[in-house]
Amino acid sequence: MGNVIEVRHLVKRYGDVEAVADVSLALPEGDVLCLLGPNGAGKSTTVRILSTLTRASAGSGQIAGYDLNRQTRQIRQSIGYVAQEAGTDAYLTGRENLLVQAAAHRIRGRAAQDRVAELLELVQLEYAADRLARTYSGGMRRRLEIAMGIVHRPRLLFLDEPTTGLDPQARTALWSGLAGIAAEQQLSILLTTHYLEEADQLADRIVIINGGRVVAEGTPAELKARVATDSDHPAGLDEVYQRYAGPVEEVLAP
Ligand SMILES: Nc1ncnc2c1ncn2[C@@H]1O[C@H](COP(=O)(O)OP(=O)(O)OP(=O)(O)O)[C@@H](O)[C@H]1O
Repeated sequence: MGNVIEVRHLVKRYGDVEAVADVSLALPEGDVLCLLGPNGAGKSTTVRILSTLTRASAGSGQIAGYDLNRQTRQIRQSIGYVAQEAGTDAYLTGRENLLVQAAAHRIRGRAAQDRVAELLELVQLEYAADRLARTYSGGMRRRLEIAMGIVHRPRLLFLDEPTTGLDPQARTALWSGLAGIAAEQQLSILLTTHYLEEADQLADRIVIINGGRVVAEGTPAELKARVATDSDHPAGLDEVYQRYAGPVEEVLAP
């Protein structure tokens, strides 16, 4: 299996601001990669470049086997993207939201009905499928947004801070849900988060970004072993974060 993301030396400048200074990363097919880093580190900008929402000022690579700089249309068909402020229509039901999304991907009729039913089951919203989205809790809305992001069966899903704003219980439920969705749909996932516990639970690989640069990269176990001072006592992810990205107070406590 190859890498579903492989990018080198990405840079993004906005005038004098270098939002991304040097980011290289790889995501093996089927894995979950967590991007960690303080506010303003360049996480969202990196995700926006990888998902073709914005063009890199420099750098190159492949997403789902397509050239990042030249094959944006093919990349868009192969990925899903759930933004921080993703949009569900509050005045449509969960099912209707999904059907609208299916139509946007030219999935119609029976195929759309079937796919939507499958997704409602996958994100455990069957019981609320025909209620208006405005009656959903934060966690339910997040699950609906994730389902909307994968209507077209992408190989790769980007999630920008999927659990920000959720209460701890809803957050934990979403973590186990996401792991199941990734396995069942054969999805690779790249997500940004401020929660170290989220990265610890979900990530096969962690990339820490600070000041627009990758400052540490590895599996959670590798990173913990790297900062451990005593080989009998592996470090926690908070110590890893502190070493590479600064005070943990900047990331949200679980
Ligand atoms: N469109 C833009 N124009 C100018 N500067 C921008 C723009 N987008 C991002 N930046 C700047 O680039 C830097 C990186 O921003 P980015 O949103 O990628 O960080 P982040 O790591 O996602 O932060 P957060 O955790 O707060 O979401 C910040 O200094 C930000 O102000």
